Amino acid sequence: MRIVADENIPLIEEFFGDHGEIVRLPGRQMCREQLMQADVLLVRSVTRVNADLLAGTRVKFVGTATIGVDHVDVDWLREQGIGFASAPGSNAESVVDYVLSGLLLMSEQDGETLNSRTVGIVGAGNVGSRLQARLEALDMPCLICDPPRAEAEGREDFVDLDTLIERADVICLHTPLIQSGDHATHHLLNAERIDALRPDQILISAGRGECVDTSALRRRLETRRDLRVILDVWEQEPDIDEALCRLVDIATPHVAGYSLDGKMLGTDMIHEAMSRHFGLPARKRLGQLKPDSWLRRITLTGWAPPLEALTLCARACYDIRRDALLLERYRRHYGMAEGFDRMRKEYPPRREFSTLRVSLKHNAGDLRDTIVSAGFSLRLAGKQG
Ligand SMILES: NC(=O)c1ccc[n+]([C@@H]2O[C@H](COP(=O)([O-])OP(=O)(O)OC[C@H]3O[C@@H](n4cnc5c(N)ncnc54)[C@H](O)[C@@H]3O)[C@@H](O)[C@H]2O)c1
Ligand SMILES: O=C(O)[C@H](O)[C@H](O)COP(=O)(O)O
Repeated sequence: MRIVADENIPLIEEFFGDHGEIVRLPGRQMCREQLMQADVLLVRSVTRVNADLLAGTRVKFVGTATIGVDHVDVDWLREQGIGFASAPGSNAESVVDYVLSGLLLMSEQDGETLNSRTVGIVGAGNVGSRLQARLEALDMPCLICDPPRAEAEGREDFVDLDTLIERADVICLHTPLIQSGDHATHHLLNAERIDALRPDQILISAGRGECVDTSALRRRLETRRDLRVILDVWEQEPDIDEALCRLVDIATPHVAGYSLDGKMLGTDMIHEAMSRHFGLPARKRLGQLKPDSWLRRITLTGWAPPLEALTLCARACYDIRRDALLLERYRRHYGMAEGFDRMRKEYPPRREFSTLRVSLKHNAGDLRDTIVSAGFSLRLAGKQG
């Protein structure tokens, strides 16, 4: 079996090496000629998988080690009888860590507590629902906008987007890119809605860049720099709008889901799906292959204000400012487009909050509750947490 894989998928040899020959290629440059002898194609979001890429090849299974599937013509694959699997939820926790890191930064800059802000979540799927759970556990009130779910589940507690924009202090976008239909998300945040954003509102976009009208957001920030914006996803990646990149508070190159844990789980999930598709035994276990985190425990020897303790532990695990500074360095060195892709390819190891065990000497209820609510593992003095 010949397996062609995006070079940015981790643990490819470990999971797929027993099944055949592996050819690793840069995802954005993959072309049909490279796939003529391939049986399996494993991609990430930067490879457009459609008839142009696969017609005439003998590819029988496609896996995308990502949550989003807007880069795949799923209907065409089905019509051709080609197996397909994505990795739903694989890096959802990683995105939640990213958003929480951003919210902690904004709270520190404003001298505000976390729960002084209402967070509006647009798209309450694997990412958005986990984000809601974690934020509500931290006593942050959430508004949810997810019309497909509202209709399917009869959710009276969900709100429409314009109500959310009116009432929320923070707007988090976690919708997939849907080009058409009743709930299309292309430019969901259009010029009208961007102009309706209130001064001091915070916009965090970590779904797909095309869900936000780039030109309208750039114009808003050029004329009224009164919004706080954290952008992880952009239109026309990797050749993103540099003017907008300079105008936002935090600019990162589509790495909210780039924890090692999330990426490795994605590989595990598509390996499981490919094995099932071909009736092969899936003997590999991620637990055996996942490296230990180099920061496995923090011990708080005394009581600390919960928000301070949370910020310290979060930053030890992942500081969103690191990625913003890195992107600027890569941009200066390689230019925007190449710098964007190189940083993603060379992304420094980042582990999810759940891999960090926080030891507490004092079983202070509020501190303990905050640490657990934020997603860290807990160990109480003298007990296994
Ligand atoms: N920045 C990153 O690194 C990163 C990481 C993971 C996922 N993503 C993106 O985030 C998206 C969401 O991830 P997920 O795992 O939650 O996907 P999901 O499919 O589990 O959830 C998406 C949710 O959006 C809802 N939705 C669809 N149309 C909507 C609309 N018009 N308005 C509001 N909600 C709408 C759906 O009903 C669903 O509940 C993915 O499709 C992917 O594109 C980005
Ligand atoms: O859809 C996803 O899983 C995320 O957007 C993920 O971060 C995509 O990463 P990429 O495939 O572009 O490396």
